[in-house]
Amino acid sequence: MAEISSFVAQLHSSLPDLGVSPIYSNKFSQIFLDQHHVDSYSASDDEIPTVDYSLLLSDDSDQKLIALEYLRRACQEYGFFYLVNHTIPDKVFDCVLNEVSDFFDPTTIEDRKIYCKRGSPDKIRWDLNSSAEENREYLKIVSHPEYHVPSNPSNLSKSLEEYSKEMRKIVGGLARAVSKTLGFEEAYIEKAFNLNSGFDVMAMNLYPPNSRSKSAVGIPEHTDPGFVVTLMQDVNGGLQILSHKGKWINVYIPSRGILIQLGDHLEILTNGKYKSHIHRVIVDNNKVQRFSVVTLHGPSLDKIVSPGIEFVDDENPQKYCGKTYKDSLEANGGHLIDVESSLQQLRLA
Ligand SMILES: O=C(O)CCC(=O)C(=O)O
Ligand SMILES: [Fe+2]
Repeated sequence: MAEISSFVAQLHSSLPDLGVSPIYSNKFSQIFLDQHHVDSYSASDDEIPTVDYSLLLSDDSDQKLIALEYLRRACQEYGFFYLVNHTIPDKVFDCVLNEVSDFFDPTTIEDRKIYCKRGSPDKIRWDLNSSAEENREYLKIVSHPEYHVPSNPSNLSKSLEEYSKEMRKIVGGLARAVSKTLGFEEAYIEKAFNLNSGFDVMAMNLYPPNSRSKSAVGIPEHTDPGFVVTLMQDVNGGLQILSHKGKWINVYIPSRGILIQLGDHLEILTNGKYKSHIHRVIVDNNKVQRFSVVTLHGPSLDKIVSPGIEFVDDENPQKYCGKTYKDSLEANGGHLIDVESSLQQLRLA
């Protein structure tokens, strides 16, 4: 145990290295940065922590302790990290990549337009934005508690359903691990968000190469609601996250890895201890097309989320008001499937 404490202490003292083992370096980047991209959207290649999921589940209690401490620091000091050695089979990962790529076939764009509704009960929504504010085609589906997907093509439906089930297992594992990093019983987050009935929205985002976009912006700056956001992609390039030090960092996800970003509602629950971070997609520097599959894993719609009493005291007064997840998603007049952030409105002065 003494050995572990000293290891954890060592880990603690080596803050700048929290990043990662060198094998996850930027060699995975498949997008070629344009030397001439507009400076205002430039970002640094600072490393982002890599969390090994298998170690969080390790039977070796010492190893698990170290992994949890690493996760705690990744949550508190970054708020986003890469997840590797997770349990999604390669086959499931690769099928999603193939099916999503086929779905976005430019010759079938007319077929996709049938999902271009804008009603409040939309469970599937397609859109194409090509403007100064946003350059992306997307398909959004509500994937939990009920699973909705276009019936056509049928392979896409099957692959995404499997992927969604596998990803929910990982998010359950993360909820248990994150609860422990906060010093609570494993079920703390599951109960606080009622994740078993959690409202999940999956977005397939396609970004054109810069030559075909109307501006440098793929998606403008935002944070996402929910517990965590999971993201997989075909190629690296364009996604940038604003660190707590106010520095934009380029995201380079290791091959078959997943990017995890903490959501607004974890920030609310922890009264600001674990924060959601602003991110954006810049297409200005990508010379090739890119797509991502992003899932916002939320609390159940009827769950009121407010700061846990354990996070509030004289030194840390309550920073957010409580609201049901449904009301917080609709606070800006948006529809549930828009999964818009309302963190600003929920902040107490
Ligand atoms: O596609 C990406 O890289 C990010 C997408 C995103 O931030 C979102 O869908 O909320
Ligand atoms: Fe996002």
